[in-house]
Amino acid sequence: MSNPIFVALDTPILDNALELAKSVEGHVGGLKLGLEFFCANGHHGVHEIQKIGLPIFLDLKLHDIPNTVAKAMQAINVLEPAIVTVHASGGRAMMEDAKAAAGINTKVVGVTLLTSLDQRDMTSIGYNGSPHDQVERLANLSAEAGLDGIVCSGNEVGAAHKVWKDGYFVVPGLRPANGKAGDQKRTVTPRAARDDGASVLVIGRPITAAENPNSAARSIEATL
Ligand SMILES: O=C(O)c1cc(=O)[nH]c(=O)n1[C@@H]1O[C@H](COP(=O)(O)O)[C@@H](O)[C@H]1O
Repeated sequence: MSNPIFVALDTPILDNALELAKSVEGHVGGLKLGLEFFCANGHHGVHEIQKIGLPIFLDLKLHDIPNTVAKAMQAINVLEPAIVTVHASGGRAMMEDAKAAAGINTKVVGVTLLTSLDQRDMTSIGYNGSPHDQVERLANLSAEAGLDGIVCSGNEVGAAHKVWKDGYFVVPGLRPANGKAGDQKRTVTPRAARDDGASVLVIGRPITAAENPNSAARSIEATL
């Protein structure tokens, strides 16, 4: 099985992202570039990171009216990302149009409930039910809309897998045992997420903020 770890290169500085990516080469299966990197470096930055030769997960979390999201998707097709995120709460039509606009080799996945939110946050933004209910509801909607999979926390990935057998499951909010949670509220270990059916393990600070990112990546890899 190929390495499921995608390291989140969460920095606006291209040279830092390149250095980090090179330091963990061989111990991760892919590279995730998010909003802070893309806003600062755009297509040029993605092309530079692509030279390393690993699959690119472009985490832009698109969330707008269907026409705008579809046009944004068309504008990034030239980058041929392996994975792109949209917010599942943008609705079925938005997700259908996003998938229709994406390149044939790009997996489009719907973010269900951010891993930085817990039950209390859900209530404050008007969502009913538990994180499990929300993830299941949006997993079903993402499947109906023709997406490839979802993003959810490791707490829900097992249940989501049961309702969507051949879905593609991206799981962030991962922390090694005793790791600092930071702003993440629904965390599990990388191993637990993998055992529950995660297809991709998104790991940022436990690797990138470590004194030695290479040995952090290696020790997480060894737990899988
Ligand atoms: O779509 C994501 O990747 C994502 C969704 C989510 O619910 N939670 C979440 O943390 N992420 C991303 O996963 C990464 C987690 O980083 P760390 O908390 O540093 O491991 C960040 O790049 C987030 O943008």
